Amino acid sequence: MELLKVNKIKSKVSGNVDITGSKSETNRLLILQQLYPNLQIENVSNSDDSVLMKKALTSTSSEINIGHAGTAMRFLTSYFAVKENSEIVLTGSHRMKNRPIKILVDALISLGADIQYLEKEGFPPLKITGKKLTKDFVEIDGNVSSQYISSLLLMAPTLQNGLQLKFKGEITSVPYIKMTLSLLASLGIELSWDDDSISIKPKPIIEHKKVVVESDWSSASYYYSLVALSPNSEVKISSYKQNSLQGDSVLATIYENLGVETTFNEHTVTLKNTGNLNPSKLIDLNLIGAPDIAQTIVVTCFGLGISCFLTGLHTLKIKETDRLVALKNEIEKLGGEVEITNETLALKPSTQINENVSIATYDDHRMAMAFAPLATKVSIVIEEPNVVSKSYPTFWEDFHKVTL
Ligand SMILES: O=C(O)C1=C[C@@H](OP(=O)(O)O)[C@@H](O)[C@H](O)C1
Ligand SMILES: C=C(OP(=O)(O)O)C(=O)O
Repeated sequence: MELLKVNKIKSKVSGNVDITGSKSETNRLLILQQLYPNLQIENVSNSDDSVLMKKALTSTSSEINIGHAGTAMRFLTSYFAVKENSEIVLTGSHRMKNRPIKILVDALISLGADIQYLEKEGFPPLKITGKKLTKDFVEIDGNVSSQYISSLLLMAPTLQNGLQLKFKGEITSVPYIKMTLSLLASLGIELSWDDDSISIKPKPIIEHKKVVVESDWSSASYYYSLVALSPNSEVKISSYKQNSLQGDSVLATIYENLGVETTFNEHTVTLKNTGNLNPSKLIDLNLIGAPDIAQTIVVTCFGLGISCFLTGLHTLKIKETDRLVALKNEIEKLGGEVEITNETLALKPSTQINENVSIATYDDHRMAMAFAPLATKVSIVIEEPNVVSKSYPTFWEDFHKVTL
């Protein structure tokens, strides 16, 4: 096993970091670029998930392995289902074969698609035979993953009659659906969202369009945590927009209560430790719209010795690992106390952090990156540190740049 010892940070945390493009925006735009070759994309993410997505879209092989990339698995399922004269097997890592996809496959089959399960019913790998789909209405459960909905929305304008999607139940991770719709709208695709249904009008071709991907806000979360845990620190990150398409930009508001001030200047964001900790406002933070920053927030609160109660976390169980269990295991090794249910996490305040604990990362990039900022308090060991490449390949270089 590879181990990375991260020594206790002695210097003041400061410096500038240029963060790669959002993997969520990139993976949507890569699909859209394949459907609309007039689309030009800049500041593309260098994450493994985006590299895998790009390779999959240009692959001539009959089997595509998308590793751990959830968005690639889900978005490509619809993409290949409507790609006429194609026949491929879409598979992934061991974990991917245990991440559910039935809701999306059922929706596509109800539209007329030809998709078969090759191993377990409801899970990858899938055999997809591309077909022209002529139906234009589908009902879908919105409570398990918004990626199923984004997947259908991305290919919807290429259907001859467009698509109307009706949701059953509560919708999870809504900002990601809004991101998909904003990107479609930016290409001139007509759409509407009324209560429980989204309609997308057909659009066979678009005018030439350049889209610059904003840097990744989920990746920015680790700098918010570092700054919150390090008195007098200041880090500048780029390139960001004040009106972001990414729901994780809510970090700026959340971390105000954790003593971090956010200032936008052109495309650079300055994160400054103000020393004004306001933990009382954190209790009952509902992260249903921003599940990927849950790990970061829990570790920041633990490092600050304060409690937190997070809700809206039901999707964490089906991500790269069961993130609720992973968080509980690792925080408890460090001496903290965590209680979890299927959708909530409660952290008790703690006065001490155990030193030199080896943090397991469970093939989950966010476990490695979320625990790294604890080095502001104690030396820590991160197991399999290279997992970070799933979303942020240069994480350790950038982390050392601002902490050495
Ligand atoms: O559409 C997207 O780009 C994503 C949606 C979210 O997933 P869920 O909708 O499954 O919560 C998020 O956790 C994931 O990292 C990226
Ligand atoms: C959940 C994540 O990704 P995905 O679902 O795309 O694998 C993530 O990046 O935290």
